[in-house]
Formats: sequence, structure tokens, C-alpha cells
Amino acid sequence: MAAYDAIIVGAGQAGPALAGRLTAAGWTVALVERKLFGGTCVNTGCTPTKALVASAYAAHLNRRAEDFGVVPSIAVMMDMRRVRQRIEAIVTESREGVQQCLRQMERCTIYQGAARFVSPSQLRVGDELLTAPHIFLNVGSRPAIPNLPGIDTVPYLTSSTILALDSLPPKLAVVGGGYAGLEFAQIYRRFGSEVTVIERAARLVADEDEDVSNAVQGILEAEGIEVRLNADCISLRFDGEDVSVGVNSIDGELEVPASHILLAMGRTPNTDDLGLEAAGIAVDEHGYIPVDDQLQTAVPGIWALGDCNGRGGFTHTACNDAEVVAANLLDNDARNVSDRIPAHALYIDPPLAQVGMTERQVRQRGRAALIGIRPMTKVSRAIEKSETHGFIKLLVDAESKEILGASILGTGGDEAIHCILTAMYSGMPTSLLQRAMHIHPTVAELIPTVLGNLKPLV
Ligand SMILES: Cc1cc2nc3c(=O)[nH]c(=O)nc-3n(C[C@H](O)[C@H](O)[C@H](O)COP(=O)(O)OP(=O)(O)OC[C@H]3O[C@@H](n4cnc5c(N)ncnc54)[C@H](O)[C@@H]3O)c2cc1C
Ligand SMILES: NC(=O)c1ccc[n+]([C@@H]2O[C@H](COP(=O)([O-])OP(=O)(O)OC[C@H]3O[C@@H](n4cnc5c(N)ncnc54)[C@H](O)[C@@H]3O)[C@@H](O)[C@H]2O)c1
Repeated sequence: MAAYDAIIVGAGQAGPALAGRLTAAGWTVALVERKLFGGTCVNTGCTPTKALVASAYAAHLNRRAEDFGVVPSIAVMMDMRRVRQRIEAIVTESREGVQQCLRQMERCTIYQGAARFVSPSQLRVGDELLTAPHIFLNVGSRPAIPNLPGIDTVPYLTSSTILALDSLPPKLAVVGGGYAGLEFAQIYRRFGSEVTVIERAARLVADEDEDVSNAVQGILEAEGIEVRLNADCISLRFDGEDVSVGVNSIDGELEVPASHILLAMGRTPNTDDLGLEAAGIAVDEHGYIPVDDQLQTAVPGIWALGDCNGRGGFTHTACNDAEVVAANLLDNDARNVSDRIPAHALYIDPPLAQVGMTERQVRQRGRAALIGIRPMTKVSRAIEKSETHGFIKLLVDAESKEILGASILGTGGDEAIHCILTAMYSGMPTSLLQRAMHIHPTVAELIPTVLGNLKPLV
């Protein structure tokens, strides 16, 4: 049996960073990865999808060339093999970077294989038995595949398998109007596919505010994407040639025909084949591993980080998990997960960035608040770029004047929102943020202007 100070299961977004901190502090670490270094983000998540978003943007801008006084010599055509080669090159470089960094890490031993608990302090990887007093689970998640009628006979794509396509689906049905569904819907529409989004909720990205969902829908529909809301996918059908999605909608049951179906219906944590019962860990009803505010499970000596703990679902939350664990174990710094301010971005174009509370959450809180909204049609940077969809929305506590939350749907919104996030972390009064001189012309320069025009939230 091989003994270490720590075992880390999963080389996704939290595991490698934590291995770096632990080994630098003198710990011996066994890092176990069963598939690809870098996990979802690098191989099938953020990196390839944002590279695809860039290809889709290039196609979109080319089609709009005349808006900018550029006369295109030929109509836009996609070379899907070249698109795929580009994302593969970017992904490979990133994955190899993670792998090289881990292999060169002193005191870190890498095991390639699937880890499974045999006791609370022991894991089996192939023929090897590993033991450590500290075990960190960073096993991530995979696309959720619901047990729908037809699922076993109909060819369907997931956010992972769609990346292997090197031809264009003529007609793509996307089931799920969440993050993955909407990013792929716009990417493939811009590549030239006909796209229908099927969403069971009454609006797209339903956790966002209603005005945000409506604006997102408007942007996608303006590009020719068909959006079906209140539409529950209840079955899939394949007759040997055509595929279709069976939908239960407010108009009754109907079929949405397609050449390809993408299922983007959420994620399932990779906790079912870890042998958690041998460690004495019970998962919640969705398969997530319950953790406390410092990411310890109910079993002493075992932590869970990243997607598998149900406390995040993003790369930045997984990376932050690693920081929280390292701070508590190594730095005598009692950091908590609940200290962080929620933040995320949806990478449609223009992007949607959200930090802190939404307007709906501020209303639910019941304390007096102020709101400021500015459409991107009144942001000079957006006008100059002819990209004026969306708006900036800020929410401020009426009494303390602390910023409660913000949404920016618009060009550059994913970057500009960080002024607000930094101000929130530093507890900066809005009066100081208003006095800070911002650079012209940027989206961020309008943040002081919005703060100067706040109205009571009624
Ligand atoms: C299409 C898509 C786009 C996304 N875009 C973004 C984005 O733009 N921004 C963002 O912040 N987030 C994005 N995400 C989410 C982000 O990718 C994940 O939140 C992040 O990768 C989670 O990291 P993790 O370390 O928890 O898990 P993962 O990255 O999934 O890593 C887990 C690792 O554990 C390994 N593993 C699992 N079980 C075992 C076992 N038993 N033994 C050994 N190894 C095991 C897996 O092989 C994997 O390598 C996206 C996700 C998807 C699907
Ligand atoms: N930009 C980003 O950061 C980014 C991008 C993609 C994915 N992700 C991560 O990956 C996760 C998974 O993304 P996702 O889009 O698969 O999940 P999601 O939870 O964001 O969205 C799933 C959607 O599918 C809908 N749905 C579920 N069952 C349905 C049915 N039977 N019929 C119709 N609609 C149905 C849900 O109502 C929901 O709107 C995200 O939650 C996020 O954590 C992040």
C-alpha cells in the first residue's frame, strides 16, 4: 500500500491548484486522474466552447461586414474541419500545460486510472491501494441524460460529443435553454444551422431576472433562432432517417423535427462510481456531496471541491474552492465558501455577466433598495462598435449605499462587471466609485453614471 499525506481525486480545476499548494508546503500528494488532465473546463467546457464562440463571432461579423463599410468579396462559408482543428489545438495546448505542470511538481505522484474508496482513508486505483489522512474529491460532473422514452435508440449529442462534429448540422434542436444550450444554439446558428431551443421553463436562463431573460431571447430570435418556451421535452424519436423531439407544450403535444439533437439539460455529479459508501459518505438527492463552509464532508479527513459539491458549477468556483481549502489547512486563514460573491457569465454574444444579487433576490430581501439601468444604446463604446443590444443594471442598498448586485448584458460586459465585483469585495462606497476617473470609451465608464442616476426600487 502506498501512503501519502494527501490523495486528490480528479485533475480538473481544483485538484491541480491544490496539489501545487500542498506540495509546496512539503506534503506528499497522490493525484489520480481517470481521463484527461484539465477536466471539463479544458477539454469539453470553457476552453473549447469559448474558442467556438470566437469562430461564431468571426462568421457573424463577416456577415455584418457591410454595416461597417467593408465590402465582402464572397459570402461567408464555414470550414468546420478548420474550426475543429483550431479548438483542438487550443485545448491540447491547455491540457498539456496542466499535465506538464503536474508531472514536474515535486512530491506529486500521478496515478492514471479511476479511484474508488475501500475505506474512509483508502482508495483503490487499478491494482494500487493508496492511503492518506487527507482525501480531496474533485471529480466534477458530466452531461445529465434523463431517462426519456427513445433515449436508447435515438442518436443525440451532448455538450461533449458535439465538439467532435466536423460537419454542420442542417437543423439542430437544442433541448435546454440554460448556459450550455444557449451558447451552442448561437454558435451553430452563426455557423449556418437552423436552430430551435426547447425549454421547459417560461423563460430562458430562468434564474436571471425577467428583463434579462427577455433581452437574451430577443437577441437570439433576432439572429433567427426559434425559441419554444413552456415546452417540456418528453421523448425522442428516430425512424431510421429523421430524428425529432417530442414536446409537451402549452399548445399540447407536438414534435420538433431536426437533423441533430443536442441535450443540454443540466449536469450530473461524478459521484456514483467512487465507492462513497465505503467511506461512509452519503450524497444528496441530486448526487452532490454535502460539505460545510470549508468544504469538509461529514467524514473527517475528506473534502469535496468543484462541481461535485453542488456549491458552484463554474471553473472560477472550483478554483476558489481550492483556495478556501488551502487557506484553512496551510495558512491558518479561516476562509469560507459563503464569503464569496456569486458571479458568472453566459457567453452568448453579447455576453451576460451577473454578480451578487439579482433584482428578484433584492426584492425578496424586502429592504429598501435603489436601481439604475442604462441601455447599451446609450453607451458610446457599444454604439461605436454597432453592438448595442442589452443593458447595464445596478442595485444598491438605499441606506448603506453598498452595491447589492449587477447585471451587464452587452458588449464587453464580462470584463466591465469586474469593476463592480472588486468594489463589492472591497466594500467601497458608491460615492468613491463614482469619483474614480474611468477610461473613455469603455463600457465600464458608464458605471459611475448609472450610480449617479439611481431610483428607488418600487
Ligand atoms: C459546455 C460547457 C461550457 C462551460 N463554460 C464555462 C465557462 O465559460 N466558465 C465557467 O466558469 N465554467 C464553465 N463551465 C463549467 C466548468 O467547466 C466546470 O464548472 C468546471 O470544469 C468544474 O471543474 P471541476 O474541477 O469541479 O471538475 P472537472 O473539470 O469536471 O474535473 C473532474 C475530473 O475528475 C476526473 N474524475 C472523475 N471521477 C474520477 C475518479 N473516480 N477517479 C479519477 N478521476 C476522476 C474526471 O476525469 C475529470 O478530469 C462549462 C461547462 C460546460 C459543460
Ligand atoms: N458560461 C458558463 O459559465 C457555462 C456555460 C455552459 C455550461 N456551464 C455550466 O454547466 C452547467 C450545465 O449547463 P446546462 O445548460 O446543461 O444546464 P442548466 O442547468 O444551465 O440548464 C438546463 C436547462 O434545461 C432545461 N430542461 C431540463 N429538462 C428539460 C426538459 N425535459 N425539457 C425542456 N427543458 C429542460 C432546464 O429548465 C434548464 O433551463 C451550468 O449550470 C453551468 O454550471 C457554464
